[in-house]
Amino acid sequence: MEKIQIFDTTLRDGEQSPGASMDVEQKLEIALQLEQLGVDVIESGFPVSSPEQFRACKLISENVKNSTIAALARSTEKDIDAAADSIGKAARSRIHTFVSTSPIHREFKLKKTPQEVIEMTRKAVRYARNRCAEVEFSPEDATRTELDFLCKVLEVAIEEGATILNIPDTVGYTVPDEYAQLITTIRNRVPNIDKAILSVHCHNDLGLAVANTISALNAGARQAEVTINGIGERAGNAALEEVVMALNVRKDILGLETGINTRQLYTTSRMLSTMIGFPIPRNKAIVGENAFAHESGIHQHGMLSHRETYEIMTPQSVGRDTTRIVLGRHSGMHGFRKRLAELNIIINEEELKRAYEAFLKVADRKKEIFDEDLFTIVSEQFGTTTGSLVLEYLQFHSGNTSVPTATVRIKDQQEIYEEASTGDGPVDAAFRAIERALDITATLIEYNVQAVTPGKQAMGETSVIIEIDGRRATGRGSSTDIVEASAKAFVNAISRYRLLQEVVHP
Ligand SMILES: CC(=O)SCCNC(=O)CCNC(=O)[C@H](O)C(C)(C)COP(=O)(O)OP(=O)(O)OC[C@H]1O[C@@H](n2cnc3c(N)ncnc32)[C@H](O)[C@@H]1OP(=O)(O)O
Ligand SMILES: CC(C)C(=O)C(=O)O
Repeated sequence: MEKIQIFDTTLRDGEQSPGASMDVEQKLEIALQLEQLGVDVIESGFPVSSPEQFRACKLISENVKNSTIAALARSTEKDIDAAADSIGKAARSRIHTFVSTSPIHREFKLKKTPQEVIEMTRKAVRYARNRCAEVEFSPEDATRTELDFLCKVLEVAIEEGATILNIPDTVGYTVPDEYAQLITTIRNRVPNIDKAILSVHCHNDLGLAVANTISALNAGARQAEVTINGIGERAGNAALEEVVMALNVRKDILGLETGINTRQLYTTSRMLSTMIGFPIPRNKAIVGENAFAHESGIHQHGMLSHRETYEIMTPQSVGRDTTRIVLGRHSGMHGFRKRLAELNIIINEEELKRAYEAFLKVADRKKEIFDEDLFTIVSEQFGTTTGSLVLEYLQFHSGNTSVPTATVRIKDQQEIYEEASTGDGPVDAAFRAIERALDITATLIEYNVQAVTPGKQAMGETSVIIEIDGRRATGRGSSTDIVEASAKAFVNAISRYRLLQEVVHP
């Protein structure tokens, strides 16, 4: 196995995605998580660009101990000084400097001749090398650069002391075979290439960033520049979690490994997604909601017979709980039977067939069938009573000089239950009134309230766990009024308890 260095640029290229900006403390939090993940190099930012960027790079350098800290710089002394000054305190630091090399960038962006670009490269790498022991150089837009010229620029960068040469596919233009060929050619043509490590940095404009990265690593590149969740300019960069798991799962043919603790992948992905407010698509590889979920009957049957029929890695290997067998309109009898058994709903084969038919009717109308739906389906078929409870009416009164009081009206398919009670506060009064109305005593085991929408009119969501006669049930309720949300959650939990009583064997 040969080792691939993982260079994470979430905090630099990733942060360049519109909407992904993080403040200094957030960047530090991500950097510390990247260190936990086992990333070899953390590109902490582009320090010349603002005082806050500079501060973030500095703070990260002072706090991260086990990863090299890199900072980006154009080929100017001012940028290189900012990079060197910001990361100087890191245990291991690296200046990453770059110059555009492609004709279109040279002519229209830099307005420089090829010879001038070579001189910019020479001076920048030399200057950076005087300020930092480790220098990485990137010829920006390498994949649209004339091959001879590209090789010349790389040769000069190595002469001046760059030990990591990055070959960026800046605009996501290349395809896997072409990119592998480019890496092979550079390895064969640049005379001093043995003094440097080749790195790859792929953008996803054609959805090929991960494929191109793997192809280049297979051709001899030994550093991959990647971001968590694939965030980055435009369509993003190659996703760290996808590259790492591709190398891991296919080590049989690639013979490459990384130092990443793959069990930290999911946590890292969720942390970033929540922090910057970029939701992860359900079908995203490795970390998406559906990556280890199976709804179709044939797949569920296969999975229940042998996990590897439809999964090439375990959810645990990337830090997730378990495979999910999701019930929906595509599910078959095997998956349905298994879920009922897991819920302790024991019915005979004849009843199972009837329940499955009822399930399919609901599944045709509903995207996903939750456990609660299963209880309802089965209890409607074989239960004896009542259906779900609904809180129809809630009135409460409280204040700092009066005794909190609540009145409730609850109904099921057969009856209406009404009662009133006092309590230690409005929520307690509502819970006691509900218990009285339903003639039940429930112990409140857990009670959580959270705002699910922002602002003064926020929707509050309440969840409770109650215990009745040694059996627990959960309930949820939401409303702009927190007492109402709580009462709904309590009624919902009692309702689930009643369904459980009807269909679950002790
Ligand atoms: C491919 C990449 O991802 S490269 C990284 C891109 N990231 C960013 O740009 C984010 C941070 N950038 C910034 O904060 C700002 O753009 C700064 C501070 C770097 C520069 O800001 P400004 O001085 O106002 O210049 P502006 O961004 O408008 O234009 C870029 C300038 O850099 C020059 N430039 C671009 N790349 C390089 C380079 N590698 N070396 C030297 N100069 C360069 C351009 O020619 C242009 O020069 P000009 O001002 O003389 O015309
Ligand atoms: C600075 C370089 C590596 C870059 O981000 C790119 O070319 O995409």
